[in-house]
Amino acid sequence: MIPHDLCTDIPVLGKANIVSPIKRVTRSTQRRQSFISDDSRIIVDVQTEYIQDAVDTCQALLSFEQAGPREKIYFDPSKLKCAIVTCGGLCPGLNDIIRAVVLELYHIYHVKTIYGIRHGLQGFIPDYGHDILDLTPETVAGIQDRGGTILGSSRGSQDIGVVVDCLERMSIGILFMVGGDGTLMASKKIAEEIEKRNLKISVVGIPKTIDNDIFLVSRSFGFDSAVDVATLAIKGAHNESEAYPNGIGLIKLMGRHSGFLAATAALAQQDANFVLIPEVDIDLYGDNGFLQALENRVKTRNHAVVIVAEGAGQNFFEKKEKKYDPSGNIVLQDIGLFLKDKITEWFKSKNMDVSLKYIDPAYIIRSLAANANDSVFCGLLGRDAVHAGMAGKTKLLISYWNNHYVHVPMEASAGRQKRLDPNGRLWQSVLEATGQDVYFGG
Ligand SMILES: Nc1ncnc2c1ncn2[C@@H]1O[C@H](COP(=O)(O)OP(=O)(O)OP(=O)(O)O)[C@@H](O)[C@H]1O
Ligand SMILES: O=P(O)(O)OC[C@H]1O[C@](O)(CO)[C@@H](O)[C@@H]1O
Ligand SMILES: [Mg+2]
Repeated sequence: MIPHDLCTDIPVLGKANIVSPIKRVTRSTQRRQSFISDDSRIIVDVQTEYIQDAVDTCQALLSFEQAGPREKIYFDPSKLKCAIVTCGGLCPGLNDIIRAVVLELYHIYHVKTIYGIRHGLQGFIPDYGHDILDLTPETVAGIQDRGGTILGSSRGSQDIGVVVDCLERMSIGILFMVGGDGTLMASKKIAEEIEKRNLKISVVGIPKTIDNDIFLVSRSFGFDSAVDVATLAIKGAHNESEAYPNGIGLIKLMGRHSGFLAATAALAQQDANFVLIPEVDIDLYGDNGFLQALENRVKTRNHAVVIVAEGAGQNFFEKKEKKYDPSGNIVLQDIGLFLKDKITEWFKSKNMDVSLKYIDPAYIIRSLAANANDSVFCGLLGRDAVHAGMAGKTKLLISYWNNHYVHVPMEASAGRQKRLDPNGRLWQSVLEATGQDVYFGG
């Protein structure tokens, strides 16, 4: 359940009193989509028990502002300068987002000055010496066909004050920040510093991650494409495992703290017999352990496919001093290679010949271009990000929630995480599709 006291108000820079240049007609003419009013809201939790509880305890339902074009905007397009930056790990669709933002600003709002900040937050810091790109319809032409990000990315903390100095120096009105949970935290801090300095700069976040683990975002762009490519790895592992006596295909998929990618890919390509995710701890050894279960499966069916999410099984490792990457993310122990070794050892100790094939498609998955579904999604997210910024809204991210595009305050999402619910539909479906429980404890 979502907490009832969550703040869903979106901060604004000031009154929006400029007539939007978008040519939209009212719904009554039935010709084109109308403008979205700030009063149009999407209920946060639609489950009846929640609704009853909210009405009983608060006499009110939590709702998010619906995203989309506003009739009145805050910024004068002829004077506005915008910037866009991509941070953190790569993700399919980054270039689609950049293109959508640029084309919407340029063609629909007639904003002609759009800067591309290079290599994430580093691009704001003069000491790094990164150049600034001028983004126009010409410079973003065709970029959606390429993976990665034309702007580049980086990890590592940067001085928020220096970032805001740069925004001031460049006279930026809207900053679009595309990234994961870390970027969201950085965006929130940048927006707070802007507030402190009483500047009129809007910060709009567009959540990206193949892990799909951002709080209050039901689907992040890139996830669908990642699932698509992951299914190829599963197909390959299945073919390999079936082809040889006692064949085992072991696939490691990304997912630092969440198993959404591993679980969803397993459902998309139902060849996996075991899925191991960070949210569900298992034992390695013993009658109820994973290795015994794998042996049971191989003995029964002569082959097995195992998917392991990178954050799974961290309890298998000896406690060592924790290591962090430059952004402060925990550096995980390599569960894929660890399992590969343990599986080999286990079957050797049993004098059982197995043919183990290990597949790690991690960077292939996240660095490719978006699939068609994600490209459509990115186009819609990018356009809504522009509408929100033009209306003078700030400190928000564009989210997909309950089948609608909505504005979520950074305050509400940053610092919290979305995790797969082991009692929820997704995980229960994985258990049914793999039948993995059957092999444990036998
Ligand atoms: N708490 C924080 N305060 C300020 N900046 C932060 C914070 N957390 C992360 N950042 C900055 O945001 C940028 C992106 O963060 P990070 O590398 O964690 O990637 P991310 O956005 O979480 O994406 P992903 O998780 O998908 O890789 C980095 O430059 C990082 O230093
Ligand atoms: O190798 P890197 O760039 O540190 O990133 C790895 C992490 O980034 C992600 O791909 C998210 O962007 C995670 O799935 C993964 O844990
Ligand atoms: Mg992150």
